[in-house]
Amino acid sequence: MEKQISGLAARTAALQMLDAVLRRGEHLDQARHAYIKKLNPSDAAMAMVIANETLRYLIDIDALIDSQTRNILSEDAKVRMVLRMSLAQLFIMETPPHAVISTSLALLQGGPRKLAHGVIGSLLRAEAQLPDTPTMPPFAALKWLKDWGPQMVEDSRILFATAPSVDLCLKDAGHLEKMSETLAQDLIEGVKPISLMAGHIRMPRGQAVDALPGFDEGEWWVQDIAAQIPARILNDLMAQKGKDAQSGDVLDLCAAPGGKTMQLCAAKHRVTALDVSERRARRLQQNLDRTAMDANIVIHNLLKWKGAQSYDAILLDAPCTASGTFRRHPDIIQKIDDRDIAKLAALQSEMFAHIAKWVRPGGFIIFATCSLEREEGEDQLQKFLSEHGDFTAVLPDMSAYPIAPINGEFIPEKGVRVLPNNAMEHGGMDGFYVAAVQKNANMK
Ligand SMILES: C[S@@+](CC[C@H](N)C(=O)[O-])C[C@H]1O[C@@H](n2cnc3c(N)ncnc32)[C@H](O)[C@@H]1O
Repeated sequence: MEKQISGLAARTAALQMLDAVLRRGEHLDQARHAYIKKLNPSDAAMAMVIANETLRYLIDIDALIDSQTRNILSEDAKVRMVLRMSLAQLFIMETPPHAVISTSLALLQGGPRKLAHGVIGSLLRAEAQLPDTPTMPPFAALKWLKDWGPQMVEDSRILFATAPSVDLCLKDAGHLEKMSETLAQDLIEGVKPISLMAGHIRMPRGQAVDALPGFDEGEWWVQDIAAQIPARILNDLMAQKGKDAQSGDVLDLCAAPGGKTMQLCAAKHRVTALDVSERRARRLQQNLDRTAMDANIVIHNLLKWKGAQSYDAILLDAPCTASGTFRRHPDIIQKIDDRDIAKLAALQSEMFAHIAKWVRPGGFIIFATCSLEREEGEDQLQKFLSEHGDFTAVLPDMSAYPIAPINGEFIPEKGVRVLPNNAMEHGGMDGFYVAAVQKNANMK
């Protein structure tokens, strides 16, 4: 009988994903593989929107639920999970109430349907609303307030209300003008793509990416502008070093699904791309195939890999909390805590130190994380420099990058801190941290 209720498959998958994230502590990105793979594309997309919007407004949704129940429902009770997603559909996605109520009650078969129906009904009668911008989870909000100040937290809250725009990275930066014009033809009149950096195009939100011109031809790939910065720093440092270094032996570590690998290949380096995950490495290969570029792909744990030679430059895009991607992954900052940060920071230090021996004298290591936590950024560079007297912090000319330095100027020993409210007037960007070090030329 349940199968006959339209839209139930998407809601069932959304509930399973929320349960995996909020009760079992999994990442939505991982949970999604298990629960949406059997759905048709439109149900899969709907399940993802419900899960993401529920997580984005979780604190405000819980406050509405708690305002209607005599006893506070337990955090991981099924009825709370179902109510959470019901309110996201009603008050954010503006799904018609009958569709929300019928599917929600079906999910609660044999459970407290009357309670759920009562809560939804009384919130609808009271014309309840969610705030325009979601309340930030307290752990992240307090930590960011201390590290980056009130403006960053306020702007992050505004950015948190919506999914980010789609950024493209062009294979050939020289095609920027022509590609922008071609892409503009597909948009409604008056809406234009913008470019904030060489080779970068930002599309208006809500574009179906693989239908855009140039996708099949491999002219571009999707990559947040902040995520384009690390490989661009590597390419700029190599280019500044001189003609011979413009194309070098480059090792891309933690490379899949390959956004940065493609930037390095497009700059004509000889690239070895390593990742521990076979599944993600397959996506890297598909991305290279689509863009008609080539890299030597290695599937290995970098800490155990014996195949390293010596390289002109290494890019380490280390595993991290990914708190800088909070807009596209709203589950991350609902769950992040000091223990996660410390565990990943320890792994990053181990990786950064482990690869130092693989760089040629005069060569570079670029260390990057998509995290807003100092432990995974500034502190990593300090630790590396204090333990490696044979390396010096460096940066290329940063004047053409769309980011403002934190204290008025870029200082190599501090690295590059990318805050989400850079280019705020154009919709902001992911949070990131990038540092570059160079092995002293007379060192072996
Ligand atoms: C932030 S993602 C990389 C994104 C990628 N650089 C890009 O631009 O598309 C981190 C990657 O690190 C990989 N990884 C985690 N631990 C690793 C290890 N010990 N050795 C190699 N790769 C690892 C993960 O499989 C994951 O693909």
